[in-house]
Amino acid sequence: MVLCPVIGKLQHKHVVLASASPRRQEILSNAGLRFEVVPSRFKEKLHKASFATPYAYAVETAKQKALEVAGRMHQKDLRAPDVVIGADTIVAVGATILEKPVDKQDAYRMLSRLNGKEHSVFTGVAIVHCCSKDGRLDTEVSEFYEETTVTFSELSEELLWEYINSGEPMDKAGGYGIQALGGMLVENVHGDFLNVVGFPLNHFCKELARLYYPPRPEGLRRVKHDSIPAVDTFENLSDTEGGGSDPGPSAEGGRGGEEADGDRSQAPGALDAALNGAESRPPFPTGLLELMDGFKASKVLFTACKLKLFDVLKDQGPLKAVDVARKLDACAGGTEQLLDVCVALGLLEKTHRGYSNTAVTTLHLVSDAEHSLLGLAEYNDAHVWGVFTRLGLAVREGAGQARGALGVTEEEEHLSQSREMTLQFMRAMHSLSKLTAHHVATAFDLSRFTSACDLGGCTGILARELAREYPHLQVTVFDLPEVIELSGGFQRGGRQTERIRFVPGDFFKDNLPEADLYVLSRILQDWPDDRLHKLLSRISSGCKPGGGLLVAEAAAEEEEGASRSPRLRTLSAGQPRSPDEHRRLLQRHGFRDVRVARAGDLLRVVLGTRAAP
Ligand SMILES: Cc1cn([C@@H]2O[C@H](COP(=O)(O)OP(=O)(O)OP(=O)(O)O)[C@@H](O)[C@H]2O)c(=O)[nH]c1=O
Repeated sequence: MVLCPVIGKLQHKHVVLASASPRRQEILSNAGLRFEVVPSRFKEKLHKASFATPYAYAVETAKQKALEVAGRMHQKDLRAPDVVIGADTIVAVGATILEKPVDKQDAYRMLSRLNGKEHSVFTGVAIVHCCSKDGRLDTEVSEFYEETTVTFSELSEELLWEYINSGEPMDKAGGYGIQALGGMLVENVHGDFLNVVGFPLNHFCKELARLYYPPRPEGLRRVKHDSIPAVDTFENLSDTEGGGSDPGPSAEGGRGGEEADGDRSQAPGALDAALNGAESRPPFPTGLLELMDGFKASKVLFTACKLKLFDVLKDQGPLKAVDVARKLDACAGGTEQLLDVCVALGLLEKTHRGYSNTAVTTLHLVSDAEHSLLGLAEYNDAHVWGVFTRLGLAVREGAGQARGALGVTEEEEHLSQSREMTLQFMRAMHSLSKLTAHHVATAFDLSRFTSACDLGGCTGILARELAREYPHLQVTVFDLPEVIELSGGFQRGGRQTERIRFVPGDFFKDNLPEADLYVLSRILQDWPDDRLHKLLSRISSGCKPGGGLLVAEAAAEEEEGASRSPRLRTLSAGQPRSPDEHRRLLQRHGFRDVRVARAGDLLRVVLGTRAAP
């Protein structure tokens, strides 16, 4: 019996579990999944400090494990499996990540840290859909994580050593196995138990449901009450409900169908209900109403950022509304309203002690946070907001040379040359690149290259990540003189900096610095076709045979899960390209062996090798 119908969707696919963990194998086969086991050879060696959170590390490791197996199987017989599943379980005590102990002393150190306290267990999971076409491997990665909190009892030294000497801790994250003897150490578990054991089965089924069952239009959503109602997202998943044939994985988020209308056309009282007019009542348009208010939510966020509200609360919170108003030098009533709206938007928490930042706000909306997105908020508020106010006019009248509906006006062109505007743009790019650079730098193994040139590399965030990942790589950041001049203010030193140099120039006019690998990250989409081909042909002529071109661009929406931002961006830039369009683009400019991979949630990365002319 297959309880989760979506597991049945994988029945006729070649599924590979890229894991040696016997626990994962057991959990998945108990769930009725048929799969081959090919343990991954990916070494768990990612640089932990470069991840903003422990779970980001687990997710990336899971992804690399699965991609390694997909790549190896494809290389071996030029056929990849349909789906490869990778997972990584870690134990986190605050920001410290514990993996499997290397010896007994290490196990002792780990268990002592967990003793009498609460910790989190994260499992990152990657589901890689593979496709081999003309000898090339294409992959689409969906990834997620699950957190469970576990509390250990106060344990004596003697008991810890007895447990260690049982041998159980050695192949387990954090040095314990909750499913066996280790269960005796545990006082409390909050969350999915199987997630601690090594695989979050429930979340996995929901993720498959999201991938394989795209939401149907609002009006068509109905719940079949004879399907399995135990888990919310599973409710509308029977095959007949899905409309017959296998829709295949969909990147659209899909939680639809759970509301209370029911399938009245099949229910005994259907005719009565129809006569009463209940059937003609449309479903409540919650999503649409939220969309209508979307601009207000953005403006609240921008305003709070501009007022430095999150900085004040970070340093001095929790604070009452009057105290926040005093610190911001603002009106008490207005401040309280803003604070309450921020609470409703999930940006703040409110307790009897006052208002404080939420975890995501602390990570991303505080000025000095490593992964602060304040620069992006500032740029969107100061520039993009204004551009979008004339969308109607731009659609009616066209936008000159621009590829998107919203071209740049002369006034904006002029303004964009101002120092303040350049700085604002750089701050936005800087904060966005911090989120994406690691994914771009590690989407492919670039260790064969000894020099790289990041064209339009702005403040050098990607350059720094490349230098950190590849200890033998020299990296040049090439950008306009005014950008290079201002980039100094963004540098923070660090061991890699001596391998990075900044060179001013215009990639449409000046000689490109020599390099084995050229990098274009989020550049191509901003240019109309003629400019783009000019740039690519300049790179192609500068690139020696065997050299590489790495392009990172926004992935098209249909590959994008729930994110709408690339599609919205088409209004001010151009359409995101498909993997095939990217491949053809690079081939047209003399690059061969073009490979495509996803780099995190936002970007797709393409790597081509310059063929001999
Ligand atoms: C906390 C806890 C962990 N584990 C096991 O810890 C390993 C984690 O290591 P991993 O690196 O994620 O996996 P692996 O075993 O090295 O396999 P692989 O996927 O090939 O890397 C996995 O085994 C899990 O079950 C338990 O069995 N019980 C528990 O309570």
